Amino acid sequence: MTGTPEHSALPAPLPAAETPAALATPEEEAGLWPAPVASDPVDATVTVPGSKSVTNRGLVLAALASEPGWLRRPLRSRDTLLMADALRAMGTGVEETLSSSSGDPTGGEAWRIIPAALRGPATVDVGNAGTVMRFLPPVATLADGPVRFDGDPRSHERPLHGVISGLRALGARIDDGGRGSLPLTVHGSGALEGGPVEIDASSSSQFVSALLLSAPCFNQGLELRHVGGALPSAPHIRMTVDMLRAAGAAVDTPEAGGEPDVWRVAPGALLGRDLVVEPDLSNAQPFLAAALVTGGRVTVPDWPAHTTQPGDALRAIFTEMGGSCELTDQGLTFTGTGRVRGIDVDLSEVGELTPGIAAVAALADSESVLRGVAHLRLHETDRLAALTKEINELGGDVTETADGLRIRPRPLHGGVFHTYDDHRLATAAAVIGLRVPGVQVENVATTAKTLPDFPRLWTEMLGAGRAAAPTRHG
Ligand SMILES: O=C(O)C1=C[C@@H](OP(=O)(O)O)[C@@H](O)[C@H](O)C1
Ligand SMILES: C=C(OP(=O)(O)O)C(=O)O
Repeated sequence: MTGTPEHSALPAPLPAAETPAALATPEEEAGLWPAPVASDPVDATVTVPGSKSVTNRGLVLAALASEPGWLRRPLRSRDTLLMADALRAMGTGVEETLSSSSGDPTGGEAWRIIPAALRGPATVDVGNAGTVMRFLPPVATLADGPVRFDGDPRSHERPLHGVISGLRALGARIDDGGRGSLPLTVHGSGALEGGPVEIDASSSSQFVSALLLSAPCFNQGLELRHVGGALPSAPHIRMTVDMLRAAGAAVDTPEAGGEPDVWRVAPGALLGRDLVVEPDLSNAQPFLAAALVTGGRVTVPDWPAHTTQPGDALRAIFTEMGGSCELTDQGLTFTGTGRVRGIDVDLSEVGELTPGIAAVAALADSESVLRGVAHLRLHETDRLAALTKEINELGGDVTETADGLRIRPRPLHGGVFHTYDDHRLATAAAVIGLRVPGVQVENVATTAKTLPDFPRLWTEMLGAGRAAAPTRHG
């Protein structure tokens, strides 16, 4: 079934003239980044910064712990700095430290997190970070005083109802003006009763993660039951459970022989941890994709042998699309063959990989069908509509389905690729630009949400091999 659902309308792309003009060339002054073309196979090692999902869970759990902790190699990006600032606003100490003073075994900088009684009044800017807007209202119920949450215009449209209704049922007082979304104020009373609750988390796994993360601090803990359609992003829920357990929480899960869609968390103190953050495997995606679409080779150091990150699924997905990979002490090396095959795949567990897979699929030699990702319509932007429109404007043949995309590869041409404030749209455009001269990425700076150094890392990756100079168009 095809069709564009009612809520899939995209915001008008930012007019180029209103985009900040910090760069030098005419394109860059117009807010356009000329995506470099790779005339040769890439051959590079790319050190990818820390995981957004691990960093923001680590910050929350450390703030709720009963003793100080460390986060080493934390991701410093818009989403994680917003999380750190929000916790600071509620009273937590988040201190920058250097390895020399902390004895950091990773040799990098670290955050020292010093928990303190949580307090309001406080104001939290969630930006457009799903992790901040969902994980922090439960934390705010434990603060003594009101905590006001607001963010980018898009944050008002992203679903939050499961968190709000769940917290109310557990005893919280929340003023959301009846909207069921941001902006809102959590009137924290210093404690939350907790206990059993049912929510519909089919629009975001982050509703489940949000309630679980704070649950050890609820008086009665939590018995959370998901009711409704299929729950997306299972690996991210496993990440939440694993990190809770590593901090000393007692958690029962559906996987451990429990009831389907039911999680139980016992009340209890959380330990302060010394946690080294893994590289963000979803942000490794464009670099692995570069190896795939240019028939080159990219190594990502420190790829974990065992992880709950959904990006680990790229090993299988990109192998099916035509490459091969090897995990060694040096990291993950992904090698392309020059041939890129289409794929028919259910991405419901790994939805955040969809834009990058769509970009590769647009360059493949056969059709792809990406399924199970209807909820992406309520991500940073409506990702299904945005990918369809932008790839088609480069000459592609992408159709929205009820729960995903059908992509029929066609020869593409250059043009402006709008990004709708979505970091993964920008990195997807860069992948297409490797093979399609003249792709100009509007507002590449939006990658700062999770990967502020993207343009530099991309240019360095190409410089490490024998890539062509950037091709400009228009
Ligand atoms: O918990 C997390 O860290 C995330 C869960 C997923 O959210 P959804 O389940 O809303 O897709 C994912 O898409 C997002 O990028 C990060
Ligand atoms: C969906 C994403 O982010 P968020 O945490 O804002 O939901 C994403 O990073 O792809």
